[in-house]
Amino acid sequence: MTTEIKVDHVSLRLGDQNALSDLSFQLKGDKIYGLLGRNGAGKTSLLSLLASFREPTEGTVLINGERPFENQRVMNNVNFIYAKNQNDESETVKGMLEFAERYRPEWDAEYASKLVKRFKLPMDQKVKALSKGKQSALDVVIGLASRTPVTIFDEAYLGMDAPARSVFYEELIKDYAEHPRCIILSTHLISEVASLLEEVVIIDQGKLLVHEPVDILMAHGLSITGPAETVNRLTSDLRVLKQQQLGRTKSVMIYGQLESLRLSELERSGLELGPIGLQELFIYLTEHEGDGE
Ligand SMILES: Nc1ncnc2c1ncn2[C@@H]1O[C@H](COP(=O)(O)OP(=O)(O)OP(=O)(O)O)[C@@H](O)[C@H]1O
Repeated sequence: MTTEIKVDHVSLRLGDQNALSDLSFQLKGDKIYGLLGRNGAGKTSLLSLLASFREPTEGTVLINGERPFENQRVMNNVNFIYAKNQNDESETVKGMLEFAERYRPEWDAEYASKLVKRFKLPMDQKVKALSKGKQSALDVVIGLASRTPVTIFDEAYLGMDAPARSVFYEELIKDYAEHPRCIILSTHLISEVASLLEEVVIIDQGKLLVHEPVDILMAHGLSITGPAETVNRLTSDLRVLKQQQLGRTKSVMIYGQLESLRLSELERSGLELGPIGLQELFIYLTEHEGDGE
């Protein structure tokens, strides 16, 4: 069964903060989703609702039609991998893998051993004695080998160095192709994961900002460079995310759906058009007045 996640008018109050405010979107089908947002945007708060850790203050979260909170059936199908303090974890790597095997029905022991070798994890070492990067790698091994229908990685691979993260991305895409499931990656390393993502949800200050397939989102971003007067004349009615001027040359980043006629007009006018990377788009879309002051 493919997964359907429905977040319907969800708000979450934590202490005196509105961590999430009237958030609504649906994730339909087994895909690799990216959940993006600035620090404090509400990503972990949202994921904690999907993972049954909390209940929304208002609204409903449904995973395949069921509310996750205190629901064992849903909890068995959701694996929330997040960076946690494991300094007191006296279990060994082997023990942690055996534990995961007992509780995850889709566990693939052979795949887990292969991953343990790829990440060079010492099986008999206590988790608390592992480096931060190796602790993260162990989390990633458990997340991948569990093959849980909904697998959430919330910055779980943050402690891993660049070569280890690259092994993670490689394994994730390969294993997902062979065993499609709903994978949610919440990360600040946007450039690194951009090519893995099929759909992106961006939240900003607890509210939904964007929910689009990556190709559509990217097609909406365009950089336009040329003589300042021409750029000004032809972009005055467009949503400009960012502009820069050097002498008489101006460069603007715009966001929106442009008709092909409009695009050819821009090209005919001698302006240089180019794509905007996902990370840049994210930065401009989530920029607020006063940022960087
Ligand atoms: N236990 C808590 N009590 C009170 N407020 C909280 C609690 N946990 C989170 N918050 C607040 O809720 C908001 C959302 O936090 P959250 O951790 O979900 O953001 P995030 O997008 O995951 O951020 P980051 O990228 O920095 O990890 C923030 O304003 C945060 O201060």
